[in-house]
Amino acid sequence: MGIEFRDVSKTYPDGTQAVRDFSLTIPSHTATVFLGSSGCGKTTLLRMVNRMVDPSSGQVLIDDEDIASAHPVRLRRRIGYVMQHSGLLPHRKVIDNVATVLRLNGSGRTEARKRAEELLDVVGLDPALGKRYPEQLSGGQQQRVGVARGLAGDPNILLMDEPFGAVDPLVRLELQKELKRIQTELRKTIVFVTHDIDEALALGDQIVVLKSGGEVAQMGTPLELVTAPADDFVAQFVGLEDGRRTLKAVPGEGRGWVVTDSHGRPLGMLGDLPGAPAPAEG
Ligand SMILES: Nc1ncnc2c1ncn2[C@@H]1O[C@H](COP(=O)(O)OP(=O)(O)OP(=O)(O)O)[C@@H](O)[C@H]1O
Repeated sequence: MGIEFRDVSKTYPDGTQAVRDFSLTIPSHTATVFLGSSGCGKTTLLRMVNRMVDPSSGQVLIDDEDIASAHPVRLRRRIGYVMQHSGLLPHRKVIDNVATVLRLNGSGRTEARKRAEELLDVVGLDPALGKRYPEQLSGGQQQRVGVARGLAGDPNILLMDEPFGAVDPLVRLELQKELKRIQTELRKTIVFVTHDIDEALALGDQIVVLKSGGEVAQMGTPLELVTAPADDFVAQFVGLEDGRRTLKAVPGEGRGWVVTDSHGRPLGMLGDLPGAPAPAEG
């Protein structure tokens, strides 16, 4: 299932232009990250996909179909949505928070509970935690439940709006790893919003760097962003200019080089990238 933004703009009723002439294709089964500082239109773009926001002009298509004519509630049932603060219902047990989505999609009570337990396991939680209320879980655990709930309708598309923004850095790394693992297994089409460059590099197959007003500074793979930033703005954002980010190229298993960041995280393979620096070991 692919998503296409076709020349979309959004001006809110008070005159704020949040997005201007934005076009992008998101291939099925890949993860795209919208990266940028506060107020640059990331959330506005994300919410256009499930019609929580309708564009002022332009079109959003899912599988070549303009979603302007889709019923918003039915559309949202087949698109998972995970937010920064898990958005769990505080007065319902964890298991019921996940099972509710399944019930809404027509599952019987027993079946919904069983599947909800499986989903807790998928996101790395002990299903026994399902008996607790959300406030009895840590922030990181609550976010995992949020992801489980996002996956509950078995959506092809998963929208994630700074889902790990409110947890501490170590838990955040763990959640990113877990999401990577889930993505390898389930191969959803993920649209992920963050203002954290490391998170974007770790999770995105493609990254869209936005400036204010939804203007695109650069679109590309993590490797393209760090080896060939389009301009000073991107270079600064990526942290290349002030030495916050250093790159290493190590020989890959077959041909070519694997480029890693200073934490040793692989960013991609270097080979035929125009403008890429010559690989140098060490
Ligand atoms: N309902 C609204 N009415 C008016 N202006 C809005 C509304 N929602 C968002 N905006 C404005 O549109 C711009 C883009 O907002 P948006 O939430 O899409 O940005 P963002 O990049 O997701 O920011 P953040 O990282 O802070 O969440 C901002 O200037 C914001 O103030």
